[in-house]
Amino acid sequence: MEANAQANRRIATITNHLLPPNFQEGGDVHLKRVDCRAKGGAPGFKVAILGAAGGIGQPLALLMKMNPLVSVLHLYDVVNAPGVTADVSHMDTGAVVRGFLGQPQLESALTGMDLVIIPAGVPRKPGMTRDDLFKINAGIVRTLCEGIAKCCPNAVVNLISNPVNSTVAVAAEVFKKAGTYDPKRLLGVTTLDVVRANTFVAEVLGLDPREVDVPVVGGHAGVTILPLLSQVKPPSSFSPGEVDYLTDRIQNGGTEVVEAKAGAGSATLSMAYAAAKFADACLRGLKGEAGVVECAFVASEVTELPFFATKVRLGRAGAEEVYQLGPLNEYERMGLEKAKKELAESIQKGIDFIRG
Ligand SMILES: NC(=O)c1ccc[n+]([C@@H]2O[C@H](COP(=O)([O-])OP(=O)(O)OC[C@H]3O[C@@H](n4cnc5c(N)ncnc54)[C@H](O)[C@@H]3O)[C@@H](O)[C@H]2O)c1
Ligand SMILES: O=C(O)C[C@H](O)C(=O)O
Repeated sequence: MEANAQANRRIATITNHLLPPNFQEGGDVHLKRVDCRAKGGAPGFKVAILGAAGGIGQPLALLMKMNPLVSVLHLYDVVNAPGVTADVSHMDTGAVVRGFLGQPQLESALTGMDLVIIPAGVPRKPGMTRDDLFKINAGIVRTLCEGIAKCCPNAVVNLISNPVNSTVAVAAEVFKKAGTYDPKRLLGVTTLDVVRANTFVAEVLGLDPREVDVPVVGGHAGVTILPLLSQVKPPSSFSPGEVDYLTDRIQNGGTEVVEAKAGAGSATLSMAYAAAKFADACLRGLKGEAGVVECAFVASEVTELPFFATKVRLGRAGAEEVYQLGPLNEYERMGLEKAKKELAESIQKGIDFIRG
């Protein structure tokens, strides 16, 4: 009887590092403090994921827990952060995982972070554009970036929340207002466009996608996603039909997933993969590795627009070098003009959201 009663109380033990600062013992699920011997401070970077309980956040948390460059992983969300944290923390990899739930714990989640990855926000449903998410997600990004400006102003920020073409401008304006803006440290994540482009081009060429490198420039929505097929590595030529097919599929890859998921959200698994790949590149750059180059949507002088996605070299200071577009063919020049027109409006919308 006593044994059953005890089982029913579901005693769980939990180590101090997993507990929120306001933890109290007791309740239905009886969590018990266990003091563990301190770990010998593994070298590595401190990374926070904001929106860690979401469709992207959960697999991204798993992948970052597997990254040997990460010593501390903070998982923040407004729901379900403790469950995701308990789950991921059982993986026998090096990073120490801590969970943070809700706005009152945002500052603790951010303090001391080297890299902050933001997949917080609502995803699309069929029939919506990314811009339809602006109203909700711009406000979320503003709040989170105010926290970053206060608690870890030197962190590199990887911004995933859509519409990226506008939310990066929102984040930049928040940081400017706080006096902490460093354009090298704010990066809109466009890696999924490159991942898709590599996959679809490899299919057409009959190659392994790992051997293919397609630069994708511009932004992250529809016609602003501009694959530069003339610069594919290994050097390849495409028929006009192949160029049309590949450009359309790469530009609409997100919508392809949104429609296939039929109301259950947008790309999460391929995005978590892409975000983990990009975050790893940022960490390798921070560590001082030479020649780390990825596409990202950053402050840029490559065009007349204040932000633009191109290849950037990642280093100790973030996006240390922003590369030029390189030679474009006529098809790409026309695509560039279309992309810039839409991008200019999306960027301005983000700026106006903060400046009013
Ligand atoms: N950049 C890209 O290539 C790319 C790719 C895919 C998705 N996205 C975008 O990423 C975002 C998230 O997508 P998802 O599928 O993970 O959505 P989701 O709804 O599954 O998860 C979002 C998470 O954010 C959390 N959240 C909401 N408000 C928050 C706040 N104020 N602070 C912290 N967390 C908060 C939610 O609780 C939820 O857990 C969407 O805006 C989506 O459009 C971008
Ligand atoms: O398409 C979306 O809404 C999500 C994301 O931007 C994507 O490209 O998959």
